[in-house]
Amino acid sequence: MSTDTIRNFIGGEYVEGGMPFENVNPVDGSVVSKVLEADKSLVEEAVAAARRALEGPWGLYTAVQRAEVMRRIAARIEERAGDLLAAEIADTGKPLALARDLDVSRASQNFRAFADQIASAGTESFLTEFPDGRRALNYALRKPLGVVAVIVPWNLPLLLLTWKVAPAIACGNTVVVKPSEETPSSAALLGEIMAEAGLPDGVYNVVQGFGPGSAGEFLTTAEGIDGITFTGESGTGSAIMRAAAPWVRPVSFELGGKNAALVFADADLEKAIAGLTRSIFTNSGQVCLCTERVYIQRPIFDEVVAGLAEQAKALRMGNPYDEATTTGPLISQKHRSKVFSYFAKAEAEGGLAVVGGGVPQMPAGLEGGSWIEPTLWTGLSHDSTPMREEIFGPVAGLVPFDTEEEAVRLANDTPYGLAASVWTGDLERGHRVGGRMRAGISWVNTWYTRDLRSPFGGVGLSGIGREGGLNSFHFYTEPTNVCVALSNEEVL
Ligand SMILES: NC(=O)C1=CN([C@@H]2O[C@H](COP(=O)(O)OP(=O)(O)OC[C@H]3O[C@@H](n4cnc5c(N)ncnc54)[C@H](O)[C@@H]3O)[C@@H](O)[C@H]2O)C=CC1
Ligand SMILES: O=C(O)/C=C/C=C(\O)C(=O)O
Repeated sequence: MSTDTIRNFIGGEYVEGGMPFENVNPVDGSVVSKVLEADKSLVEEAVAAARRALEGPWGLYTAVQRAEVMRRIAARIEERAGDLLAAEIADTGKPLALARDLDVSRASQNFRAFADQIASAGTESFLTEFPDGRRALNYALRKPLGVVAVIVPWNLPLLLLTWKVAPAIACGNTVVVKPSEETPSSAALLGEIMAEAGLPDGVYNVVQGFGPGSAGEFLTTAEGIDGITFTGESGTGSAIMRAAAPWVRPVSFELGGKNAALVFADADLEKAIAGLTRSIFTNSGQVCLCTERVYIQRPIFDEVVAGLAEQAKALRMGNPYDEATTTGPLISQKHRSKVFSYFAKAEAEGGLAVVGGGVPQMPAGLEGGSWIEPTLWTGLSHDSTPMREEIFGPVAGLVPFDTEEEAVRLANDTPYGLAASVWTGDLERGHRVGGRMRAGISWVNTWYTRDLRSPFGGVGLSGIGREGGLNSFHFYTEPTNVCVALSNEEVL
């Protein structure tokens, strides 16, 4: 694959056509590549290629054969990890260790996990019995949804894409993927990897471009799309839902968050501070699961604030390939302006930046990047704008609380409901409070510990449905329930 010009990947090959736009490296503002934006006809071509593959060779593969291809894809991802890392780092600027240990490593894990699951998946069945002795057998046949549109954001491009593509193809679907305009490279490269692993042409297609009035909207409204899976901002989820409404297309959405952490006075503070530091600053705060609100029990408030500030000061921004670098830039200048606008709002609403609060002075060569300082505020009220709106940067507000009841109320007082974390030395409290979080994912004394078999998603503005394990299989398949009479008389 040429890395100078990124083409759309349709029917097993990179195709010409589309207006070029620039892919910018957020580390220094340089242009990484030219990307060809898919117009309506290219998107329709991709959907048609996906349909042909579904009705052609891919539709004939057994579950075990699909699992075998998926294991080859996982192995090929590992063999080509260097190329995927280079693509991911050039697009996002994230540190090498993070891209290696999280993004690329999870890409192969996603394929292996769903290969294992599909190879052993069963379906539900019920023996239906009546008092007069008549009996019937009900069993569900799970069939692929069909052609699935996969729309993903820029923060964990390859991880999130494969998290959806792997279960979709495990279930026998074909996909048309629309990566973010900010991060086109790894999705494009994956096309080559899929072909090398022997995935039939047309099962995996990629259309490049933007959202409204571009490839994203053309895809959600294309004839022949049977379902849409999306990760990104809540407002975008709502726009996609409206676009899908005329066809009543099934949707699975994992959207924004305003995640809370609750730190109780009985917590192991060293572990809590280390965990909170990860939860606030991983990927420069650009993970939907990151914590932006930290509620700390009053007796330990000053100690936790001091500990977090010390950890934040120790973070090192810089070249992603430098081993000392812990923290990359934000994805773009546009996103930096958005995050930076909250610095002014925080100040205006009584916030004090105990660390950060500005744009760092970067060394020669990196001044053109979209850098921002890791920032922690005290003094903000629970109702202030920076404590209510998703910022999606390396920032958090630190607020004291007195009682468990108050902490639960504050954490749950948000229209979002994606993730929460509870830090306590009292396991009974951990179970109790963890279970009371109005969130799809509630961690106790840990953060971002993932089991790919468990339900993943959010409530409220944070999404619709769950993916992960059987939840993914349920979204990516349609059941046909077959009911067979087991007695001579008709079963009523
Ligand atoms: N996982 C999360 O919760 C994420 C949240 N965000 C938040 O969203 C804000 C906006 O960032 P964006 O990159 O613009 O996120 P976005 O949610 O608008 O974009 C995500 C994907 O959706 C596509 N898209 C946008 N509008 C669409 C439409 N009408 N129809 C079909 N596809 C569409 C985009 O091209 C991209 O591939 C960020 O500042 C951040 O706060 C961004 C990325 C991930
Ligand atoms: O680990 C995962 O499967 C996903 C993590 C993060 C997101 O979904 C996100 O940042 O949007």
